[in-house]
Amino acid sequence: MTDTLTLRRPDDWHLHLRDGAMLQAVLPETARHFARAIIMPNLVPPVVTGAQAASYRDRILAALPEGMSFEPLMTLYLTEDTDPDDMAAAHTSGLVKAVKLYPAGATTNSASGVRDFDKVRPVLDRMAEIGLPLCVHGEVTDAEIDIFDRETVFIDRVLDPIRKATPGLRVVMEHITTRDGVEYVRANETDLGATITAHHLIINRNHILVGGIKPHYYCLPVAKREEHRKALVDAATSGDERFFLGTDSAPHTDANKETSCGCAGCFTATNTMSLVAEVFDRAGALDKLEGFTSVNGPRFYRLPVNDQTITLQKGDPVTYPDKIETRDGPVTVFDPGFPLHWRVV
Ligand SMILES: NC(=O)N[C@@H](CC(=O)O)C(=O)O
Ligand SMILES: [Zn+2]
Ligand SMILES: [Zn+2]
Repeated sequence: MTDTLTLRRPDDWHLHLRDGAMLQAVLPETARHFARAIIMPNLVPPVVTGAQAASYRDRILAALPEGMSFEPLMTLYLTEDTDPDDMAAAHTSGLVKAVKLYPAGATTNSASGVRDFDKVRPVLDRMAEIGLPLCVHGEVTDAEIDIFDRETVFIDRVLDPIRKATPGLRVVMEHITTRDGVEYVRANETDLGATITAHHLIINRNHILVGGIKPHYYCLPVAKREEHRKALVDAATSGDERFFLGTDSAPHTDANKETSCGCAGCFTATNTMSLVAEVFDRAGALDKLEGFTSVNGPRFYRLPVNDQTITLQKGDPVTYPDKIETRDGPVTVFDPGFPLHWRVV
């Protein structure tokens, strides 16, 4: 039985660090294990311009504790007013690694996102030309579409038409939650990848709703049926290079989660590697873990893999805090509901 695993240091290809007090509190949780992360730009106001991305990057680096190393990979928040030249310049300078598409109203802080996809056509064409990836929150927002169908409908109505109209556009479907998402990625040989979160490998919709409503399992896209969770585990553990880890660790204070209209987001930064290792171990796929956490992502983003390594050891159940404290209030750490045995040493 393997009980020690050495992996290239992992990266997180979808992370929310927020700003201010929250940034200060959550950044070490990620930097402890991860070398780099794609930093989501859904601040209020959002990170739209190259100058805003540069200043956010500076704030992140200023919040990094002494002795920790971490590279934030910055993204721009796509709006109908995004300037293609400013975007291209931010890419050429090496500052920005991706642009994030939020359909307006789809998720936390997405009000400035895109309503009319034709309006962003020149930006998308330019991205295809310069090889700048588009990260997509793939859910339609139409009131008449059931929330559990919003990802699948988005693929047919929005994503596939955009990809057909923009040859060469490199797309990451963020935090996929359905078999349909997995199948769409598998059916496309080039220019398409997907991130999968730790929590969507673990919970299905029952976790949110059975035995009382569990606000800390509520995130967007919302967890689906068990058959979809299984399809995600199958994709993540298959060794297919198009799937990689993006935690979507999305901190909200307990006060903002445990209320009559709670925010969407699971906070997993603290225990991600233990969560994911447990899932891969249960699937008999520990040999595929490094690809998922440390190799497939850099390959898609055309960045070098990390030279450093981390070591995981299997043993007695891992202990981690229930909550982390922030100056804005406590943030609950994702609880998988079962013991985790792999610790990062
Ligand atoms: N995933 C979430 O439920 N929430 C994210 C936004 C997002 O990634 O959609 C957040 O910023 O809180
Ligand atoms: Zn999202
Ligand atoms: Zn997210």
